[in-house]
Amino acid sequence: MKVSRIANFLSLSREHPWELAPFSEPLATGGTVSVWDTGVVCFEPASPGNKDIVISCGIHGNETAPIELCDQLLRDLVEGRLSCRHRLLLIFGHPAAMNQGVRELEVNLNRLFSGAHERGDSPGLEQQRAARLELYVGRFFGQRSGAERLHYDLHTAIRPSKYEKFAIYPYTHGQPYSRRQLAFLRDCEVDTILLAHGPTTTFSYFSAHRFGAHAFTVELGKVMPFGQNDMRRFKAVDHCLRQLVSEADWMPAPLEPGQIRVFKVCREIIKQSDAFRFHFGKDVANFTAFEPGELLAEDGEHRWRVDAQREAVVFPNPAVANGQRAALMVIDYPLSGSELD
Ligand SMILES: O=C(O)CCC(=O)N[C@@H](CCC(=O)O)C(=O)O
Ligand SMILES: [Zn+2]
Repeated sequence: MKVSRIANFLSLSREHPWELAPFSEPLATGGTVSVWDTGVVCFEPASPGNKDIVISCGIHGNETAPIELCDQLLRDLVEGRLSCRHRLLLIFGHPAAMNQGVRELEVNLNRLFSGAHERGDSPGLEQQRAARLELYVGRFFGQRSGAERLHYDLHTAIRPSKYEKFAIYPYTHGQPYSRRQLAFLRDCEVDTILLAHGPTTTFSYFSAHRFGAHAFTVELGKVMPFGQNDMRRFKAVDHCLRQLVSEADWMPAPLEPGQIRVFKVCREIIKQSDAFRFHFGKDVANFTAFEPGELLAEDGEHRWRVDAQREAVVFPNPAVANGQRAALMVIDYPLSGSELD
């Protein structure tokens, strides 16, 4: 059997972290697999099913478990151990940050989408990468209409989480939430959902808002160095993504009440200055709850206190740049049937 050049695509992308000349190969199971750029590879089956699927990982270079999961998925697809039944765009987001084992080089790539990469006078390498990833997602979804558009942007979190696997559901501008997608995430053992409360500049919001995709930021566990992940913890999501990609009409069993817990983002704490600090320990886990009136953070004259309802903190990070999100605060939010479709 002809050896695939694309099987080692992750290594090839890390050797060429900013640019890679396109090339294609036939798919062992029929169709073509094409490298579009470093970290961007498109699977076009001979007779594609009705889903256009984007799976992205490594938007933050130190979030290695999803990168290792997608690397093996890629190898099994190009070497014929797994069939590709739908169009699939696989993205390894930030090879340069992977090479340094860091979240970002100069700016957070996941705050540069929906055109945010054009702000400021001189676009750096990460801004250029965000612009290209936008272009590739647009090219991929733009090649046909009528297919079901999906984008799972796979991450891991800096801190431990009270709920290990959770997903951010990008703001839907009043559109209903998808029962089937929540059921899919449940099958992935992603049993906690955060409903965003407004537009953001994240990759998943870009795909959702610009292309109407069912798109999610999926937090699968804890940040670990390459090779130190316990991949058994990712078996469910790996199995579900493989079923999704390789079966024509796979769908999860219906969502039942009580199978997922839902929070709604009630506010973002935006760091204003270097004086910013939290009023809780640096090891506080995601989803730690605070009672009404508790002081959360201060920044010069500014104080953030919990309002009338218990709030939980997610993604607390005092090291973000000034003007960036230092934490999300969320409240319990029992989704009603009328908000689901
Ligand atoms: O653990 C952390 O502090 C951040 C983990 C991470 O990268 N989360 C994403 C969430 C994106 C979203 O809100 O949809 C991020 O911060 O980019
Ligand atoms: Zn991340």
